[in-house]
Amino acid sequence: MRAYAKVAAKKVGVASYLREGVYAIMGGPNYETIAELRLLEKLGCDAVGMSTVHEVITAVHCGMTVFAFSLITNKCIMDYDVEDEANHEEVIETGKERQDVLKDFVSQMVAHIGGKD
Ligand SMILES: O=P(O)(O)O[C@H]1O[C@H](CO)[C@@H](O)[C@H]1O
Ligand code: HPA
Repeated sequence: MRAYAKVAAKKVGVASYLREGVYAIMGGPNYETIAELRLLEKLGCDAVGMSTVHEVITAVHCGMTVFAFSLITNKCIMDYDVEDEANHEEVIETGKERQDVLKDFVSQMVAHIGGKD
């Protein structure tokens, strides 16, 4: 499915944004502190979220085959001198901006899984 995701991304015009990497989970509900982000970077993490890992663990426990992907909605601010910080509004806004292309991407993946492409 990871290989097909690259094909699907090309079909919906987002191949240039597609990245594979290490996804870390933090408990939330707050966004990470700068110290936490710096630690995650040192550990080799590329992205961080709060829910996907729990969902994948539960799905695998239930015997499901899982393909997980994330829309990266915000940059992690890792500099104490920068005033900016991750915020929920930015995450929602990016999600809205990308919802149509995400729908197309998921449709491509579902069609592939269902053998209809
Ligand atoms: O980034 P993922 O793992 O989807 O999860 C997180 O995204 C939201 C934070 O903006 C939280 O509600 C949490 O579900
Ligand atoms: N950290 C954790 N979870 C998230 C973030 C973030 O910066 N953005 C969206 N979900």
